[in-house]
Amino acid sequence: MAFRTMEWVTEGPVLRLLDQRVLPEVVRYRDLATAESVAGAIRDMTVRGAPAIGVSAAFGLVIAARQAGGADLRAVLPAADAVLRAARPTAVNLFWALDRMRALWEAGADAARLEAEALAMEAEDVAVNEAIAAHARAILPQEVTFFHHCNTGALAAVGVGTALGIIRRAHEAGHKVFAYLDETRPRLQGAKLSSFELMEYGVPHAVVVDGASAHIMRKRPVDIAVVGCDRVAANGDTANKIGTYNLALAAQDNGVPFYVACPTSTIDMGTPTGDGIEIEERAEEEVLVVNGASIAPNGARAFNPAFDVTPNRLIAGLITEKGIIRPPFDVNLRALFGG
Ligand SMILES: CSC[C@@H](O)[C@@H](O)C(=O)COP(=O)(O)O
Repeated sequence: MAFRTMEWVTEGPVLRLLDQRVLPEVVRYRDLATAESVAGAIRDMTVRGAPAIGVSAAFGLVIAARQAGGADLRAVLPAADAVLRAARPTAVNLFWALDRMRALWEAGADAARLEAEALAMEAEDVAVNEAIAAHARAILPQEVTFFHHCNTGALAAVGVGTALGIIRRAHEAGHKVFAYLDETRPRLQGAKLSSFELMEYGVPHAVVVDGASAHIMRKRPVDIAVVGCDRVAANGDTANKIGTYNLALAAQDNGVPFYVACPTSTIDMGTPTGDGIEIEERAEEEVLVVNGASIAPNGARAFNPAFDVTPNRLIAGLITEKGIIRPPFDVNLRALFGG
């Protein structure tokens, strides 16, 4: 692979992040040397995608721990923990990763132990991504046309990613693959990032405007819609990039099975339904300005929710590293988590 989403440089220590704000035109990296700058890079979307955000935050905390000198980490880390938690609200992986680190530092772990934990999370993500892709193979025909939203590939994770990882691995395993990629307004993760990845892997695809999905599913054969997610509630309602709900509705109306691919770390059993998921609202400029050019009249206002919630009734299954979870999600997720 010609790019690497993140790299931990222990000698710094720094977290080296591929700057996803300037892809695909420019491939450049940023070295972050403080927990605050890692939080800033999550907020400004230098790094994005739920699994990548979680692992980045864990490394941000390690940086703070390493810089603490001999100080008691229980006194030093709450500030770094708070700044990282405040970076973005919707992807539960951020909180999952920081909770996992906090359990250690509250119990007296030192910086070396925290670094080992962050590195373990990084390695786990690679394995989890592969397991998701392997489970998905069981439901894919030999010749398969996908619909996909946002970017859920290697740029959004440490390994091959979730939904886009399924598409990539199916292609590599010899399936005859074609993928329609929603461009994913306003930040165009589909056009800029998913297309960049699939070009890299040689996977045939077409970028389409977000509003085209229902029409395409009606007029052309589409076998499966598969997306990633930022948080799954205990009843299976799923938050993902804005426009996912529309895609799920289009899929249902056209008899296309709609799947959500995610690590189990994205399932939030503490949130009973999708109504409890906080939806990030981002700057109006993301809607009004595209690649530096204004696309609306001077003074026009915008509203920019970054995610939506797809109701569980529209979802055929959750493709996780532990297998495919089917409806009824409340019952089957409780069983999965031993509740
Ligand atoms: C494997 S990534 C899953 C999700 O995080 C992805 O679908 C998504 O919505 C990303 O949103 P982003 O705002 O780009 O962080």
